[in-house]
Amino acid sequence: MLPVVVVHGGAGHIPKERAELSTIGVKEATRTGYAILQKGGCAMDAVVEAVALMENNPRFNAGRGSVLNVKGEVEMDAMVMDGRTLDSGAVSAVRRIANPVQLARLVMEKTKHLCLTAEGASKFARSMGVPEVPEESLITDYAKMRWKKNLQPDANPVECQMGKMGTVGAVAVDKDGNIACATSTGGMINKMEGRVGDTPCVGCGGYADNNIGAVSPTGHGEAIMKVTLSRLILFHMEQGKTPEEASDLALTYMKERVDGLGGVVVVDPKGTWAARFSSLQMSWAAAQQGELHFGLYHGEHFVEPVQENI
Ligand SMILES: NC(=O)C[C@H](N)C(=O)O
Repeated sequence: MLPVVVVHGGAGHIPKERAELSTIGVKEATRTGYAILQKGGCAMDAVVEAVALMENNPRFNAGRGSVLNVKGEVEMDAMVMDGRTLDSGAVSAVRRIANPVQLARLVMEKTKHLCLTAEGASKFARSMGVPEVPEESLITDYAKMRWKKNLQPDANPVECQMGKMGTVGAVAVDKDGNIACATSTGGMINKMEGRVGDTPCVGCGGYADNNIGAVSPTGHGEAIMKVTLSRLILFHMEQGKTPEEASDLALTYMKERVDGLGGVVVVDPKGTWAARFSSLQMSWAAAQQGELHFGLYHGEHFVEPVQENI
């Protein structure tokens, strides 16, 4: 069953014209993560590379393609967690960085803190030699169009966001049984300046523990934070639930208790995995035992061989 990698490209209602490209993007990221695992690479390398690839893909709400805050600017959140040690690293409200997930990993590896924010995160990036990119290079025409639309007096940014998400994330177990997760996002459409969502918060926007499993979620960040969605799923798994049962229990709870929609990718130490969502759609893909699994709508589950010549 090992190794395995599972990736999501955001929960929501993905417009038809973007759906296929979103599926192509998650499949590509999954193949990349799986190739690393097959060569004996560690789970952390696999999830970071898979997520970085989706940050570079303008189809997703992370890195280039991020949604804009109310001022029309890009502020991004990202986190990683290492299931061996429970070490974690995150950045929040960071600007002008192409790959926040790689910066989050540096926070984990090079500082004694778990999260750096805003200007402090940018200063740390500079000190690590991470190049600053022009803000314009992260902004797509699509993001600008949605920002403008949501400035209208009758707009409902949360509902619009629930309609079209695109946060990215990955979980993996390597051949040694080490588990990791990574999540990255531009956040919620037209959010207030300085808003920090679930993504960089341990237990909300991700969790990884070699003894239990790992989760990377997507969805309405404030709802995810209220129920600490990632840790809640692992709590249910500690009580004996499968990744699928635990995900469904926690997503149902989030919907009923705080009216929040979302989705998750989950693994356990044996390599059992799940991709579950309460939103209309979530683009997801998983690679295990030479097979690539993927889907977008509820009940959809396609399987094809993983092509390793990437
Ligand atoms: N698209 C998303 O998943 C949004 C993210 N969870 C946030 O609230 O920042």
